[in-house]
Amino acid sequence: MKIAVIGAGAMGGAMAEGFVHSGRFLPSDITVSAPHESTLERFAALGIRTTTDNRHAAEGADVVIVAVKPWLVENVISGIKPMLDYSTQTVVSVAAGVSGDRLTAMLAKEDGSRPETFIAIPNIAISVGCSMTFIVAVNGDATATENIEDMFNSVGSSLIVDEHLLGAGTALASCGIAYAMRYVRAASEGGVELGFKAGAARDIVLQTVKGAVALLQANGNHPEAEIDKVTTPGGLTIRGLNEMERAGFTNAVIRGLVGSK
Ligand SMILES: NC(=O)C1=CN([C@@H]2O[C@H](COP(=O)(O)OP(=O)(O)OC[C@H]3O[C@@H](n4cnc5c(N)ncnc54)[C@H](O)[C@@H]3O)[C@@H](O)[C@H]2O)C=CC1
Ligand SMILES: O=C(O)[C@@H]1CCC=N1
Repeated sequence: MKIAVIGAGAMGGAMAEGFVHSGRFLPSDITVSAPHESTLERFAALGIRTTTDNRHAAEGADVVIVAVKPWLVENVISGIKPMLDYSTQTVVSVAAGVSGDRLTAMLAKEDGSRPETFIAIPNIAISVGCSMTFIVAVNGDATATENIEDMFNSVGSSLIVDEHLLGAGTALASCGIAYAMRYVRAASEGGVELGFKAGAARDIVLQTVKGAVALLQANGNHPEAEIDKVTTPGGLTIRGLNEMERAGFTNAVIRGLVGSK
């Protein structure tokens, strides 16, 4: 499968790296485009094809991924639309907040034809094969949907959702990875106050979070069931948890998620 990634910023770049590192795609099957050569050098070093011409990138690709800022999507699509072959090429937009209806309108040709069209919202961990990606089949038959699902499953997990859940998924996973990292930062700073050097505190927190994720994934328990095993009655953990809740921990997380939807 040949993939064109238009826009080589934080997300487009992470996707291109993830696809290559997945081993599922040859670097030469991926083309990345960006307005400036300097942005493209690190992709060329991985053996990825690069170009400053979006039309050139899209030419011959089975899947064209539009990974520019939401307000640039229309311009990019109108630039590549004349040479897209809707009988063979699938278009995927990763732009947050650009609806399926808007994409359909942008992509429609004068003869009324439209391509297999998807919205996919990954998170930045796609670069290391650990994305949580939400996929909306805006106009996708079963085969095309399976292909897009397979593509994103090669770089993490994916979930097909109705479009009305996309904002929630974006908040929880795509924005959510930043929130998880903010916990890591906060806990690391706490570790320094408790006496560890910054690097050691960070490593300790990362291993601790990794352990929490591994445990919950292995046994499928509700987090509170595992928390119960840690909180000795009258012990240390419950004092810490109660201090965190007094400072609004759970409320702050929920407010952040709802605020970013
Ligand atoms: N950063 C993230 O974690 C996530 C981002 N997204 C979506 O991904 C899209 C891109 O976001 P980021 O990568 O964060 O932004 P970014 O600003 O890092 O990257 C956008 C890239 O597009 C390039 N670009 C601008 N005009 C272009 C054009 N005409 N042709 C080709 N490339 C062009 C820019 O040079 C830039 O490198 C957005 O629509 C965003 O909503 C979705 C999920 C997560
Ligand atoms: O903050 C944003 O708007 C983008 C979409 C999800 C993650 N980053």
